[in-house]
Amino acid sequence: SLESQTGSRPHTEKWESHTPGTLTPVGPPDDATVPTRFIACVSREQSGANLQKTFGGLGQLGGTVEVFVSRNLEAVQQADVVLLCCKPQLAHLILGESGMKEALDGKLLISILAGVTIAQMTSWVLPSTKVVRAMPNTPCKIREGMTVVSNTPKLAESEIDQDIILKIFSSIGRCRFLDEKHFDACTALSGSGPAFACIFLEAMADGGVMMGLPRAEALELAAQTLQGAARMVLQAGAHPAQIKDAVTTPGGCTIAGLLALEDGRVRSTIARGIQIATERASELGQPAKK
Ligand SMILES: NC(=O)C1=CN([C@@H]2O[C@H](COP(=O)(O)OP(=O)(O)OC[C@H]3O[C@@H](n4cnc5c(N)ncnc54)[C@H](OP(=O)(O)O)[C@@H]3O)[C@@H](O)[C@H]2O)C=CC1
Ligand SMILES: O=C(O)[C@@H]1CCC=N1
Repeated sequence: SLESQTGSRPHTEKWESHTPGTLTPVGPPDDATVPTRFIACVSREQSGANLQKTFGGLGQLGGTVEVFVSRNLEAVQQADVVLLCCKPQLAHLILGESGMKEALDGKLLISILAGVTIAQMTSWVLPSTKVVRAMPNTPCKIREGMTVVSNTPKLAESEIDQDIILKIFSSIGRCRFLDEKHFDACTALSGSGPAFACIFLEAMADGGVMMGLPRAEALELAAQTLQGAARMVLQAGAHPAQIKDAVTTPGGCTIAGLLALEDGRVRSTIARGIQIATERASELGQPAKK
């Protein structure tokens, strides 16, 4: 889909970055880099109807969300900032629509597509279009997301564009800038990460169920424990090894459990999962090898 954001203009206030869970953007009420109008684009009528139901009246940043079905060009023409969120293999087609290049002239195009590079997208649009990559993840839905944004030299020159990007993604979780060369790894680690984390979470809950805990309580204990440990790292700055050591009583049950996990090569299995996912991410949106 294409999600277009309109109404962004220059301003001088600094946006507060890395602010997880912020409900409203930090800045003056008339802050011109806060998007005020949203257009969500889809291709199927059914998806359009679903989005209408989801968004109802008011948009998340206080503006309204309009839903356009099969009207990408019209939406982009009306937008200042365009978020590209289709499947990687569709990008070329969508950006190649007649008139799209001109509609994107001078605009900020933010792509969340896995594997599709800035060089590829730049070759599909006019040189004046500012192409940026972002890799968000599904916890953005509850404003606990992690989004990595590519820090291209062009973007580094424009504080306004950086502010716009930070406003969009900091409002739905953490946001940080990293070189594009790291994108496939970020796609695997934080983009796919919720799936990996949930495998671990589910397995912990299964262990509890095996030992007689009711399913719902086992799931709650596992989820809150993972959240608590993660917050100790993010909020209290603890090192994971410190947290592990603090729990591990000599001769106790934690070390017994840890050794069983290590026997199952848990660390290398998880790390290799990220490695393989990174390698696969680099193939997405690329021409198929013969
Ligand atoms: N899933 C994730 O956790 C993450 C995904 N990504 C990236 O996000 C992208 C989308 O993934 P995902 O959300 O899983 O895919 P989905 O298939 O769920 O969503 C794709 C969206 O694109 C719309 N779409 C398809 N064709 C067109 C078109 N021609 N014009 C306008 N809209 C169109 C679809 O609408 P319709 O139903 O009407 O066709 C649908 O809303 C991928 O590039 C992926 O790499 C990035 C980070 C995390
Ligand atoms: O699985 C995928 O390809 C997408 C990219 C990151 C998360 N989901």
